[in-house]
Amino acid sequence: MSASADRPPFLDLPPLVALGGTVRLPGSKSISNRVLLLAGLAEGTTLVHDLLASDDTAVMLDALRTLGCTVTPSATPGGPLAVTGLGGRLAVKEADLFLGNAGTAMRPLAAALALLAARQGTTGAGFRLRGIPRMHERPIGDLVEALRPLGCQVACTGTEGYPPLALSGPGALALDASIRVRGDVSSQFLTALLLALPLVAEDRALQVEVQGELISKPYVEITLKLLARFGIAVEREGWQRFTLPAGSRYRSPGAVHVEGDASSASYFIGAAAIAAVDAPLRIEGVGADSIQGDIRFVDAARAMGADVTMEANALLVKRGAWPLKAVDLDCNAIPDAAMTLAVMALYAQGTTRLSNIASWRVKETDRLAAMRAELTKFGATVIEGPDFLEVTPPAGAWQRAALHTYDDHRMAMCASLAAFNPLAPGAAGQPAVAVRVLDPGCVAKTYPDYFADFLALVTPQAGAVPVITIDGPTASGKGTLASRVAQRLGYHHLDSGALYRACALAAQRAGIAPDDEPALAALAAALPLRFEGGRAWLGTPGEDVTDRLREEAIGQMASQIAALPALRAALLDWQRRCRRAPGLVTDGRDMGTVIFPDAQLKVFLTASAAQRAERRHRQLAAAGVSATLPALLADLEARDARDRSRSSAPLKAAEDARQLDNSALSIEASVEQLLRWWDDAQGGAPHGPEHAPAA
Ligand SMILES: O=C(O)C1=C[C@@H](OP(=O)(O)O)[C@@H](O)[C@H](O)C1
Ligand SMILES: C=C(OP(=O)(O)O)C(=O)O
Repeated sequence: MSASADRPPFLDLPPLVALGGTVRLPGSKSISNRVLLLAGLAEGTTLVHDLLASDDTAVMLDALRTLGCTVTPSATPGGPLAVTGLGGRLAVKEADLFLGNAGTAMRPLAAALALLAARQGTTGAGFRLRGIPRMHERPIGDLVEALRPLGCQVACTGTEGYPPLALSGPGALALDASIRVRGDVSSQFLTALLLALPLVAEDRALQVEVQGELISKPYVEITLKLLARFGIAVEREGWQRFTLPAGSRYRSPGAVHVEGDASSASYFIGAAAIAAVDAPLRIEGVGADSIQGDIRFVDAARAMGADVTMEANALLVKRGAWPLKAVDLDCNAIPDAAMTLAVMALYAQGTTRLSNIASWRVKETDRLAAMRAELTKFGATVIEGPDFLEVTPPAGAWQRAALHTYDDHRMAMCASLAAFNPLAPGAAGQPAVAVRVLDPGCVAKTYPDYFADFLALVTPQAGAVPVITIDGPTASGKGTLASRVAQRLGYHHLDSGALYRACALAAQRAGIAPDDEPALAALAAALPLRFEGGRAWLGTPGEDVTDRLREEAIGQMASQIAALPALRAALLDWQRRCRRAPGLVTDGRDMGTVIFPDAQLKVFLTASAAQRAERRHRQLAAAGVSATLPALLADLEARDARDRSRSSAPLKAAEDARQLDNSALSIEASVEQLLRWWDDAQGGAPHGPEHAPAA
């Protein structure tokens, strides 16, 4: 939702030159939240397959639970979620619902609860609907103005026309006249009414009339299709008049499959049009059978040059015409995916014009202003009109930039496409730039794993993936420092000590003696070890050996076998393969001297032996292991001597390493010092402060 302490402040994407493979899309946000609401209002249980797990669906699920729906996750991972609905009867008559920044939760829940409150009454303060501060700046007045004449008691408790809302009842509902709603600010107001009105249509037909030109029409089509799945056949005359037949009642279809998100597909389609130069990228989860309007983004991408083959439920995309072609497009029907075209325009010849997108101003941020401000940083010329955007790519080299994302998931996902700048036709022969994406975690609104999925497909420019090495003696705290720095930078972390300990464990299990150098080297070369989610997995499919690797006996054996040159040589390639985008932080004894001599930043971390012995003592005490300080100190000094004097890759600082003595430093202070050095190593932080300008 909004930037929080545990979200990394930025992600630096190295310059990228190609993309390929297969990506499986997460579920559609628009379908997920509609299905959840319909299931929550219907009678009986609906099994929802492939539901999107993200901030927007989390707030909807929380709201449904608070309202008394039973929500049961599947016992099998990846299985369907079971939602048992209210059957149109309020189970609680007051509730405080926090809806984040989810328009697809705020608007439909407001309509449904306003009608239920009028019919069945409320207690206390009734239903209170609120969100993050930006949600309170996103209009809802047109929906409120549609509900009040019906007899719904809707109060805007902050600013008139905006959330928070307070909904109360009972009150007599006047449903004979046509229900009027404006459609030119957001289609979600009409969607909200259509989703909610079956709650009160048992004995009469209800008519909804749209005032003004309806925008984002394909989203209303999603609404109608999902209502049909729940037994409600809305009749429509053009986009002006919608009729719910008398006796409309939600009937759960029993099970619903959520298709992949077509708006999320747009980033991969755009990236493939730019960088899938060898083979098509396969995008699974949406295709020709999609009910989402954003599938029409495919036509826009084709107009720009993308080569797209559609299957029923997948897309194959590769570079077609190159450079991309500038287009002049009315994007009213694809407001979300159209943002991707604005970034694709950086790879086109000429000026791209995207029009009829005034609604961009009232979404997660003012997207017209945000897109202009951010694309301009690269050197593009961007003209922002009241309801259009014109983008002309940079004429020569791109400028290094840190892109603000304004807590807008789509700004962050769009930013990733700028990392292909080495391919930009206008920048040929010019130095490529890394792209800093500020607050990348904001993608959690609809696609929490976006950057991991994107980075799994890309090929960085040769030598472009940065490495930070942290070498130092035992118990100097290099593992903790490396893992914190990796987390802050969103980089991978290679704990080479754990790699040696895993070799020791695997050797012990295979009955290989600690001095059998050839056997150990053979074992190490093909070691089936993975580091994932902060854990170490050995074997296939993989046993979590994280705790075993910390055992003292394994540590002793690791230190012994680590002196063997053949074993070290066998692990060299293994470690170098860990250098993957967006970057690597690695800790050990010879990371900067032997494994990554070209690392962009090398740190040699020390602390006095007495300090290190004390730290180890505290660690062991916390783990319930007794040890005496003098014995620990003697052991540390012996290990230091062995590490320094061994013939193969002895422990020593690389000549170009920065020395950090952390005897008197907190972990946080060490992390900050390292990050400052990291900024220096890159010629300073790009484009100023890390945080978005005040709104
Ligand atoms: O109904 C929906 O699921 C949506 C409708 C669109 O909003 P507007 O109708 O406000 O353009 C779209 O931008 C939003 O992401 C989802
Ligand atoms: C506008 C968007 O979201 P919301 O559903 O909150 O309106 C969006 O996802 O781009």
